[in-house]
Amino acid sequence: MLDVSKENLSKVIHAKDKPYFSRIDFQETGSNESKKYYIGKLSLLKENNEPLIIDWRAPIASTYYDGRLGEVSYQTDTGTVSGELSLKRQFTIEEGKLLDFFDVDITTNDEFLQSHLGAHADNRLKDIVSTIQAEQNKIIRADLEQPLIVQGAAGSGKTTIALHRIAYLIYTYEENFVPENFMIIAPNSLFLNYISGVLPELGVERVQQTTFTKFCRRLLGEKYKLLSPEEKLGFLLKTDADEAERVQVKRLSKFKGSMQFKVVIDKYLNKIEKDMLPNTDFLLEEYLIVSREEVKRLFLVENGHLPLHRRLDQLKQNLSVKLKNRKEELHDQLHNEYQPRINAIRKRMAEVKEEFEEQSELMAEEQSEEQSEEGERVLSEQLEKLRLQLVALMDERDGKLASIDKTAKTVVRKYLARFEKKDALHYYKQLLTKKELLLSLAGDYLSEDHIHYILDTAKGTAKKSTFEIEDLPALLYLKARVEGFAEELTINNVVIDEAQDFSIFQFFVLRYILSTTNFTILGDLSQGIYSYRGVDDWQEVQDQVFPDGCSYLMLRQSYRTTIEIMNLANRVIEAGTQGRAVLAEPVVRHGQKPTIQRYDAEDDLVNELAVKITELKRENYSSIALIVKTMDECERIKNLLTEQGFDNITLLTGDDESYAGGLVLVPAYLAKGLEFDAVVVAALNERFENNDFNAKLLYVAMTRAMHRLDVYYLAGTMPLLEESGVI
Ligand SMILES: Nc1ncnc2c1ncn2[C@@H]1O[C@H](COP(=O)(O)OP(=O)(O)OP(=O)(O)O)[C@@H](O)[C@H]1O
Repeated sequence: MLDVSKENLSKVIHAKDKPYFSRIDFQETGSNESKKYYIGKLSLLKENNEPLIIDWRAPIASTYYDGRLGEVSYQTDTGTVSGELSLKRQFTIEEGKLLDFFDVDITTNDEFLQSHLGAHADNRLKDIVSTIQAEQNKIIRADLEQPLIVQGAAGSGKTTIALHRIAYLIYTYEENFVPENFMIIAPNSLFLNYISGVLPELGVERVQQTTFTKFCRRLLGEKYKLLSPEEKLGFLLKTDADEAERVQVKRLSKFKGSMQFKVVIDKYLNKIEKDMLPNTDFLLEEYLIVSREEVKRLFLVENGHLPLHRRLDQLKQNLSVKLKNRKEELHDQLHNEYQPRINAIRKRMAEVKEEFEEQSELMAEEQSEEQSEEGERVLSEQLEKLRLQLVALMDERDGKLASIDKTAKTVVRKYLARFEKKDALHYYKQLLTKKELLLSLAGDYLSEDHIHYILDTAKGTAKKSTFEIEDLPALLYLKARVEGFAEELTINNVVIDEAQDFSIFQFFVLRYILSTTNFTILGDLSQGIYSYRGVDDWQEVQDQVFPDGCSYLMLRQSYRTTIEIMNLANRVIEAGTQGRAVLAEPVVRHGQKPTIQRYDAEDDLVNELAVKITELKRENYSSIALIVKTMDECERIKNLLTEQGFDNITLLTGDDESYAGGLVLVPAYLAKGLEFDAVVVAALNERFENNDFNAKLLYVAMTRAMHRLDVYYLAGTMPLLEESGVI
């Protein structure tokens, strides 16, 4: 209790500077009194237990986010409550001082939202409890009966909402979930750091936050190396990469993330389990304990739900129990077999003695001493012979019993040793390196050409236990089905951000190993720069991963960027995807028009770039990003700018845990999910071709900007903008 009180006290102290952000006046239908409710980040009761401040996650607070003034309703545990909302007032409070307030009228609450969006970005995402919009509120409070997929435009608040949803679920279902059971999966450590402040700010600690590769490392152990996914992306993005190879790489990446590959692994597992079975009965010496048919049934059917290695443990128990019972039977059987013969000898001994005694009595007087001595000698000889027979018989029996006991001690172990027990990694390596095996299992889905490509590349990778991210779903699935995991997985609620980069098999395997459908999946197909491995269509995820039902919601409104920037980005994605992309609708916030500058000489471009950066710094933007296509290009520009006197540019690589704001240089694929006050996109060497892939990449880069966007390119590097008519 003391701990809980301490935690509560520290939360209250933290909230003191800004205890609430809005007030609603609500009169429940049937009541004649309108009540005032102050809404804040945490609830506070008066001494008489009347609420002083209610938590933003409380059921009634939903009317603040959802409802216009007038007739409204909200859901509680026990049903729907309706009533009249007569006031929605928003407060700006800083450090305990009321700075301003707005009353939200019937039409809009944009003014308050505007003042929040206009603020400058630091290097961390923030909470938005006071300005959550109705369409976002719907996602945050979506019920848990079905998994939820959210397709949301760039800047629509997906990441922010994901975090608010976790806070909401923990508050609302506190009896079902503890924070430790939640897991957020995000693309990289930099991103995790970027979002790490929001949950504590919302009063939630201890939620697991990881990336898919880290989660795999935790479950699969250290026995493999992983190639950086950026290396492959880098190859695919390279202007001068071999086109035939590019096609192969894409085709195989897609295949490894598909449910077809899962079917291949299932077939493989069937083969593995059948091959594991020995072709012999389980015997104890010459006695049958369990027939091979029964062993097969135990292994494949009765324990079929367990991972193979656990089935062996279970089979060991099954066989041991059967062995113990059979051993007892055999003991009884041998006793029963020998006992009549033993009894017969014993009886014969007694008879011999009796006969001798009778005769001795009859002839007692007639016999001489010599004769009677002779009689006794014959008797003891006879008895000794019988005793020896008896001992031999008992020894024979005991020998057999001892031999059975001795053999029984090792027979289970020896039998189980006939099952070939290999780990998941071994099996996966075999699959990628053995031609016959791969052909027999995947021949229906892959051409011989593709199979040869896999075998060729596996020589330098899989054979040496080096894999790529596309291999992880299969490895995880094999591990789950072959070995099982060392730790018990207690995660029962999963939030996946930037989910457009996930493959179907990846979603499937998470669902499979965690045995839950409590998934909130958020992504934007227009930002699918890893689309060679990621999903193309959310419907596939609904159909193949959650066939029992899945909710799907869309967010079109974008809050990050100005209208001017969003319009330009929309034209890029529209042109590159031939109009297939769902366009973002910016909230009404104007800013400076983005510029696009073309240069014929590299020197001129770099000089102007330097001027632009200096200007942005002077305008006091706290976060400025220079975004380019590849890591090579980053390094090149860094050198050129260093020559211009910029020696404090931070180059972001995938491994960064954090960055301190200021000026950063980053390849577009790593900037995904982040945001900056000002973005400068530059292209010196790497061309943005006029295709879907490049359009997505440029779209990601452009939509990172909150207030300013400028594009600098060298003649010839922007077919995407020039050929598609964007400029
Ligand atoms: N209701 C809101 N009120 C105030 N700010 C908001 C609101 N919704 C989103 N934002 C702001 O919009 C920006 C974008 O949000 P976020 O990064 O969560 O979007 P996203 O959909 O994940 O973007 P992307 O897919 O481009 O990475 C953030 O600065 C966030 O604070």
